[in-house]
Amino acid sequence: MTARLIDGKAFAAALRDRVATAAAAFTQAAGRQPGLAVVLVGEDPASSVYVRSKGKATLAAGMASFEHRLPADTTQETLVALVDRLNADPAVDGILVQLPLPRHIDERAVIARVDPDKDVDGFHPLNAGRLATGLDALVPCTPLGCLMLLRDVHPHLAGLEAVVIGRSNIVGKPMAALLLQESCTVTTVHSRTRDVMAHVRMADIVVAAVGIPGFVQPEWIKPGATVIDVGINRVEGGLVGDVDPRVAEVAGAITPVPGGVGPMTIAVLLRNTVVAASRRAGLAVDPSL
Ligand SMILES: Nc1nc2c(c(=O)[nH]1)N[C@@H](CN(C=O)c1ccc(C(=O)N[C@@H](CCC(=O)O)C(=O)O)cc1)CN2
Ligand SMILES: [Mg+2]
Repeated sequence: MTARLIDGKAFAAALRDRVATAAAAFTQAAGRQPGLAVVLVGEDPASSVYVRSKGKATLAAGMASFEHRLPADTTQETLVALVDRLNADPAVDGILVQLPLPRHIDERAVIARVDPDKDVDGFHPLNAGRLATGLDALVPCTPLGCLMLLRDVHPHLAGLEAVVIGRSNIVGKPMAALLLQESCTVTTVHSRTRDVMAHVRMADIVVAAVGIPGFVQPEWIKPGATVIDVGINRVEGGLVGDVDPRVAEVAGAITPVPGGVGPMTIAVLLRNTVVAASRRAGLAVDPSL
C-alpha cells in the first residue's frame, strides 16, 4: 500500500482564497481592512523568512500588514510596551509575536500581555482555556490547520482513535483538545510515555509533533491510518518531518514535509485574523472559514 499524499499546499491556497473573499466583505462592511501586526525580535533566519511570508500573504489577502522588527537585545519592557500599543490600536485586529523569542525574554509574560481578542496565535491562556472548555476561541494555527486536513480525509471524525505525539502548548496540547472536541478518542504520548509504539499501533489518526527527525517508524502504524507530520527539521540535505518516509508504505494518507502542514500555518493565521476582526467589529464570521 502507498499512502495518499495530503496536499497541504493546495488546501492552504484554497483557504487563502476564501480568506481573501471574507476580508473583502469585511472591508466593505467595516470601512477598513482587517489588520495583522507581526513582531519579530532578533534575526533568527528561519523566523525572519516566516515573518516576511506572513507579511506578503497578509497583503495578498487584502489585509493591512504591520511589521515590527526589533533588535535581539530588546528589553522585556520595550517589547511589552509595543504589545500594549498594538492592543490599543483600533487598526490592528491580530497580534502575533514570532517565536522563539531571545532567551532573556519571558515568553509566557509576553503571550499573556496580548489582548485575547487579538491573539491570532491562540497562545493566550484565556484562549487555551476557552478551547479546552469548548467555547469560541482563537485556536493555534498549526493544530487548526491539521484539523482542517483531517476533516477533509475523515468527514466523520467521531469515535476514531487519535494519538498525538508531543505535548507542547503550541501544537500537542491544542491538537489533543481539538480532536477531543471532534469526539475522537484521544491519547497524548510524550517523552515520559513508557511504550509509545503500543499507543500509536491502535491509532486511526497519528499526529506527530515531537521535533525529532524520522521519529515515527513504519511498524508503529496501523495499516491504513492517517498520519499528520507536523515536524519541520532542518537536516543536512534539506527539510524532514518527524515521520520516517517509509511510513507512507503502511499509512492510508499522509502529509508530506515540506508541503503538508507547514503551508496551513500561515493560511490559518490569515483566517484567524479575519475571524478576530469580524468578532471585534460585531460582524458575523464567514462560515466558509
Ligand atoms: N508566533 C508563532 N511562532 C511560530 C509559529 C506560529 O504559528 N506562531 N510556528 C512556527 C513557524 N511558522 C510560523 O511562524 C511556520 C513554519 C513553517 C511554515 C511552512 O510553510 N513550512 C513549509 C516549509 C518552509 C521551508 O522550506 O522552510 C512546509 O513545511 O512545507 C510556515 C510557518 C514557529 N514559530
Ligand atoms: Mg525565555
